[in-house]
Amino acid sequence: MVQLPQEFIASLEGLPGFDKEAFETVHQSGEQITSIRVNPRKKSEIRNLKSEITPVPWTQYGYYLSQRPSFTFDPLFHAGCYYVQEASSMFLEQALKQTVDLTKPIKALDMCAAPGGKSTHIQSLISPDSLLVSNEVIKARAGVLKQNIIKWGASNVIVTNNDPQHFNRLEGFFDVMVVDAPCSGSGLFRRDEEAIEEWSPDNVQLCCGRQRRILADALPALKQDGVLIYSTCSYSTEEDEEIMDWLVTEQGMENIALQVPAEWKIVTTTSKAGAEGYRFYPDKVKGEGFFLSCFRKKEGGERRYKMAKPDIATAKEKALLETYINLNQLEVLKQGDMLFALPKILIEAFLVIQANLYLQYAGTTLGEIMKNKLVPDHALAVSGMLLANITRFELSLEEAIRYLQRADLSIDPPVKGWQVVTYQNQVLGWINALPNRINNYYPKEMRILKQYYDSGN
Ligand SMILES: C[S@@+](CC[C@H](N)C(=O)[O-])C[C@H]1O[C@@H](n2cnc3c(N)ncnc32)[C@H](O)[C@@H]1O
Repeated sequence: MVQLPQEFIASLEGLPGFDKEAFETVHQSGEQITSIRVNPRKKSEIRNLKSEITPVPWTQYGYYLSQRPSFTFDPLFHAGCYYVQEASSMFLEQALKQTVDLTKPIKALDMCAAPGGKSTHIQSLISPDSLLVSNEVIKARAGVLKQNIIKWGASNVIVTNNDPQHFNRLEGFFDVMVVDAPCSGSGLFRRDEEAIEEWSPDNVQLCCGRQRRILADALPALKQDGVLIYSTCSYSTEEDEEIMDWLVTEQGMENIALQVPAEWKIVTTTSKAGAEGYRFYPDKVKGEGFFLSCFRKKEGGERRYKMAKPDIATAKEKALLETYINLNQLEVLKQGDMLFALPKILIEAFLVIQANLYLQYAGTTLGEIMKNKLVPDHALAVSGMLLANITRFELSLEEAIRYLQRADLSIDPPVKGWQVVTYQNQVLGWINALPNRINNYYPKEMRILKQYYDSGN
């Protein structure tokens, strides 16, 4: 075990809730906590994870597992039935539920979204007629984010790949904004020794400067009375309490306090300017280090936004789709040859995003029309929107893993043609059963690269 830097420990002395001895002991214990958050769109049996499960107190969707299974070789993980996420960060649910009316249609922005933990959680909490814009500035990370959003299977999310300053084109557009900022990462020391080696006071300074820049760039895009949720996985006051003070004294934000039951053992911290935030210490809560605080924007403008011209699918194209999904609530748009669906109610907001930001993904990709037939897309398969009359072929665990490795399959489905394969009734993706072979359409970029015997199974 790498020792915690003395300079780091000294910088935490005197902070609310900091107990040096308990903190050092828990970091030396080697204890690893595993938690997952289930996808309410895909009800599956998490009991099959062969672990004892106990609920995470601050979320309706989170569970601790008594041991860490091989997620790579669990087909339900790839089907998007759950997301493996650190428990403390699921506290975001309390922040959203206590500050926003989630029954109403809202426009939410997750500014620093990859790999998608908070975004998939936000999607589970907002109403189906609400929009989530899930943004990530680093292109490669935006690709991973896109894959996780596709797996989650909702059509009310748009993934963008923009620098926060590009959001100044969307003044007053969002009702809610989550800034889960890049930080010095001390909250992850217990599970990530590299983070310990990378920690330095200089890096804390660098991070707090970057956090202010991200927030200053992002805030104009928040509506008057809109809610900002700011979080880090750092214990440093420069990145937590001092940011709260800067938000209330220099950025026109008003702090919102949350109700937090004492038995959750989350520490309330109050900044010099009187703002409240919430600190998670691993010696107190069953989770890693985390910080979160909520604010309301006191004043702000709105403006007319540039909008893209919609490229709507033709009636003929829509007719071909209707054998796959019910289009009642959806509009079908085109990007090149690709067709994708978005809730009708979100089209206007989508056109604004399309005109102002770099789109990585929007709604649900349905597929491409070739020779008057739909070549269906993976996103459609895992969207949960497929009609019941689409043929489903249930796979065994071994076959499901071969499918997810994009290997050849030795199965003999009774029906030929395009169909989805399932594991425990959860859709994994498409196959096309030809008379003499099976074509496996699991996306190459998502395939499992490890050999099954590597897992110790
Ligand atoms: C703490 S992580 C986000 C984790 C994510 N919210 C989740 O729950 O899965 C911070 C993210 O901010 C991104 N980032 C780094 N520098 C940034 C910058 N200057 N502006 C905006 N985002 C940045 C990182 O690439 C990273 O994906």
